[in-house]
Amino acid sequence: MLDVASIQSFYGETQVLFGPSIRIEEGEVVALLGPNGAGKTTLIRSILGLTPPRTGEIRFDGRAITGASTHEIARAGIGWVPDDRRVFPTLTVQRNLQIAVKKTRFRSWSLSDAFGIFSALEHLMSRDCENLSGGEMQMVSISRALLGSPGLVLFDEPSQGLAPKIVQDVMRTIRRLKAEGVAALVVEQNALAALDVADRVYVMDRGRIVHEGPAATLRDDADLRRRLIGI
Ligand SMILES: Nc1ncnc2c1ncn2[C@@H]1O[C@H](COP(=O)(O)OP(=O)(O)OP(=O)(O)O)[C@@H](O)[C@H]1O
Repeated sequence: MLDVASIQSFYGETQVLFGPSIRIEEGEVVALLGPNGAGKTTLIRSILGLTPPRTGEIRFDGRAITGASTHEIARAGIGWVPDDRRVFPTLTVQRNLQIAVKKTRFRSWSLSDAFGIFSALEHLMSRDCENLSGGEMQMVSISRALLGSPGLVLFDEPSQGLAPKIVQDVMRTIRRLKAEGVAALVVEQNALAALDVADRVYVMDRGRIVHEGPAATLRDDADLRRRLIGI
């Protein structure tokens, strides 16, 4: 479904990605781990066309999207849950969700489908987003990605700033989306939570992929875990 091949990305003249390659199959959940500054967010930004790679190729759903606009990439069926959630604070939940609705070739999501995933959402519809808690805002952010009818959602630090119980809810949601056929790339500092939910994992360091394999293997091998992700 997603095939990132040897991309090199820069901020100005500073190179941040040195040829990472990753693949995500249909309906697969993939964790992307690594220390601060490894380039995980930049990899997400490169896929979304926000920081387009200078070399290498990104293919999604059978076609090259390298160099396409962020708008076209979203239309192709890639959703995004940014680390700062990026909801419009002065708009209501309902309005934030309405403006996110898109049709793609993937399964279409309606508001009532989103209520099926987040039962509390229905009661928040008339609230302004600036009055929501972190967990509620994350619910809106994930629902907004779903209403764009994605085949793949890129989650950037979805557990950041959330209470442990809410983190579990978010991880359960990612698993639920997988059951609905939506693939996910999950960038996380909370490595154990991500390894629990993921099928496969990539570990990045200094702009390169340094490990790739089943998530359960890394989760259950304490030596490997300490060596690769320091926990
Ligand atoms: N807008 C920018 N301009 C210049 N350099 C940047 C910019 N954004 C990130 N960088 C640099 O690129 C490198 C990779 O950053 P990136 O945010 O992709 O890493 P990360 O793995 O997501 O880390 P974190 O978990 O801290 O977000 C870092 O050295 C960072 O300082």
